[in-house]
Formats: sequence, C-alpha cells, structure tokens
Amino acid sequence: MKYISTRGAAPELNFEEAMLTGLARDGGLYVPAQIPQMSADEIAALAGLTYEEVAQRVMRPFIGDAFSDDEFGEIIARAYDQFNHAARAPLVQLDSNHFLLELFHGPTLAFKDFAMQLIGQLFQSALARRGERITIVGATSGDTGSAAIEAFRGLDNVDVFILFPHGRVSEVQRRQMTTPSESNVHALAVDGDFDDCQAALKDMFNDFEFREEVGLAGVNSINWARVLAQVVYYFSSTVSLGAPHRKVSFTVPTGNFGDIFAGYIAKRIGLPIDRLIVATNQNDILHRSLTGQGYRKGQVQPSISPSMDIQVSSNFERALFDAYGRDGDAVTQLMDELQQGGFEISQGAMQYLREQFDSGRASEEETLATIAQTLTSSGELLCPHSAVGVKVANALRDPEVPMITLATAHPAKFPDAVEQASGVRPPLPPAMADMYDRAERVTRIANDLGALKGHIKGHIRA
Ligand SMILES: Cc1ncc(COP(=O)(O)O)c(C=O)c1O
Ligand SMILES: N[C@@H](CCOP(=O)(O)O)C(=O)O
Repeated sequence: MKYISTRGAAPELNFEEAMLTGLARDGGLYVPAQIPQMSADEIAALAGLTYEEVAQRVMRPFIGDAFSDDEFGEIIARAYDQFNHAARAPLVQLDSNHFLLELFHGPTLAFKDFAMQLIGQLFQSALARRGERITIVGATSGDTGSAAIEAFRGLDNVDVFILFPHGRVSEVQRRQMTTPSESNVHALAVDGDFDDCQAALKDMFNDFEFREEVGLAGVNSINWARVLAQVVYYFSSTVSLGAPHRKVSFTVPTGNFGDIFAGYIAKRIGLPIDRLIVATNQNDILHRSLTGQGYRKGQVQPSISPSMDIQVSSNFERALFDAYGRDGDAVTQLMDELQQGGFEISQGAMQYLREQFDSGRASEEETLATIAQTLTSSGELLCPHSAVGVKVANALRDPEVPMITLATAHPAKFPDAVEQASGVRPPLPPAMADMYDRAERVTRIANDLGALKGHIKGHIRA
C-alpha cells in the first residue's frame, strides 16, 4: 500500500512513513494511491462484530506490512479501552429514520479521540521500534489539541506543542489543554484565529531545516492515519442499520473537512452511503463552495460551535485532488491561488463534488433552537456542533432513507451555549469534575512564525 501527495511532487511512502511524515514535502496531503475495496459480503460479515473487530477489518488493508496482524490488533484494543461506552460509538434514535451517532465517549469527550487514541498507540510502537523521538506540533480550534495531549502526555520520546486561538475555545476545551502537568505538554494561546494556527503549522512543515532539527510530526488531520481511523465508525453504524442491504445517509458537522472526508473514503471502499451532507456553522466557506460560489476565504467569525470556526478546510484539498482527476499540478495551482484569496472550481470538478457531497448551514439562532427542540422531542442534549448537524439533516433529509447525524462532542464541553439554548447546564463526567479547580499552564504568544518556532526550539527536551 503506497501513499501519494495531493500535489504530486513528494516521494511515495508506505503507511508508517506517511504517518510519521505528516505534511508531504511538496506541501500536499498524503492519500492512498489506490482505495482498497470491500465486497458486499465482506461488509455484511461485519454485523455483530465488536467495534475493535470492525476497526481491524476496515483499516487493515490500508496499513500494508507496517504492523503485523497481531500487533495491529493489540494497538486497536489499547486505543479503545479507555472509552466509557461498550459500543464505543453508540447509535441513538432521534426521530423516525433519524439517528445520532454519539462519538463523544472517549477520554476527552469529542470524536477526535477515535483517531487520536489510535495514532497515539501507532506512534509509540513505531517510535520504539525505530528508537526515534519526535516533536508534535498541532493546531486546534479546541478538540484536536486536548485529544492529542491526552494521547501523548508523559511520553519520554515525544514533546507536544498545541497552538490554539486565544479566547476562541470554550473554557472546558482550554482547561483540557492547560491543566495537564506533564513536562512534555505545552499549550500555546496564539493571538489569532484557527486558520492562523493551521497556517503556521503548515509553514513549520515547509521549513525543512526546522522540520529536521526538531523532528517535527503532525497529528492534525493532515495526517492520513487520523482520517483512516475515522472511516471505521461509518462502517460500524451503517452495518448496524442494515448495510449492505440498505443505504444510509450521513450529515457531518464540518470544519476542517476531515470527518466528512472519512465518510467519502468509506463510500469509496464500498459502503452503500446514499448522501454525505456537509453541515457548517456561519463559517460557511464549504457550503458556499459546494453550491458553486467558488472557494474564497474570509475572516473567521467566532460562533457558539467554536471547533468549526474554520475558513481554510485542510482536507478539502484531498477532495479537490480526486475532483481534478488526481492531477497534482492542478491542485498545486489552486492552493497557490488560495494563498491570494481563493479560486473558482472548474465545471468538471464541481460536478464530481456535487455527486459526492450535499451541504447546508445553520445560523447561530437555528443552532440554539435545535438544541432546545431536540431536548424536548427526544431527550437528547446536543452540543452546538452536533446541533448544526441535526438542523441541516432535518432540512435536507429524505424521510425514506435512514439518516445518521454525527454527534461530535459532549454537551458538557460547551456548557454556556447549551444552557443558553436549553436552560440545562450539562455537568462534566466525574473523572473531570475538578477541572475548574486545577492550575493552568499556558503561554500566550504572538501570531508570528519566528516567535512560535523559537518557543518550540527553546522548550523541546534534548
Ligand atoms: C466538536 C467538533 N465538531 C465538528 C468538527 C469538524 O470536524 P472536521 O474538522 O473533521 O470537519 C470539529 C473539529 O474538527 C469538532 O471538534
Ligand atoms: N476542529 C478541530 C480543528 C483541527 O482539525 P483536525 O481534524 O485537522 O485536527 C479542532 O477541534 O481542533
């Protein structure tokens, strides 16, 4: 199994190399050279298996010989043993033919744990075998950062630096990043928005001297292994609703386009997905793009679903790569135009994207109203991101086809917005109950690449 870059000018790598490399050296994102296929019989055989068994069968062909079957099985078992729900990703019914896929039963209460707990284990195995150490730098709008810290805290051979936009994450998200006391964890509050943090991270990867000097690694969805791990719950949920014998649609609260892209990969493997619906908040660049208005970045607007306050959606590049016939030169040109503000999507590429994705947006008022209505109608308390998904799903779904909306975070991560909407203040789970009493450790830092690189170089352990 080989991985190639979306910009067509980086070395082809195997799974482990692509995972450890993060951003390709031509600035692109790694994708599989071919997508392994699963037959209808193979998909049907997933029924009744545990989440871990489904994970092993779905991901195995993408891993190649980087890990043995036994090693990979043990890694998967360790990754999910801290989840506090036996099903890992349970489905609950909201309404006739509308289901919620609860992805917030991991240690940091967001869907990021599904991938981050797994790649934490994969990295540890690979690094131990190679005798290497790395510096992880991550950009977060709130959830990736806490999940990464949880997965890598306390490791001798890994330093973790997380860049988050100062004042633009919820208090629980911030505290999840600033209260761990391990010396390998560094929370950096950047004076900028998420797009600034992500751009700085990509600039660090494109500075080869810095990259080599610190042993830079990435755990954002830049990293193919992140996307792959998220493919699994599309299979587990669809099979439990009768796949491959009936089609199911998904609505995915979307920011960086990683989670919905995992759904697209599931469909390309052979899962009978009817529609994949991108749900955005008021930062609706993806909805505008998918409705033919070009891909033009604007200023990020802070919202009550802060983890989706993103304008430059990293993984959209992976979708564009396929939409442009896997032409790396075309993608390179588009990404150059994006640096200048944006680009038009060609007619052929638009047609491809429209065949794959639908889209909708939810305003702040609609999101608040959806939290209140869903609590009344089903008893389910949604986080604001999941509410964006439910609002868009309700607007666009076909009542004849089962719809699964991804619930991407626990409401207790966003208690202010949830209370404003519903009058209910969701408590943190017992293991986090003292979160507000713990001491915080954070460095406020300018949105300046030199300052960020200097800080990182000055704080990595030898
Ligand atoms: C709670 C939550 N919902 C939705 C999203 C959007 O997911 P993606 O960036 O993969 O599109 C994020 C951030 O990634 C998130 O943290
Ligand atoms: N919403 C994310 C943004 C980063 O996304 P990633 O999937 O690329 O890591 C967050 O919560 O940090």
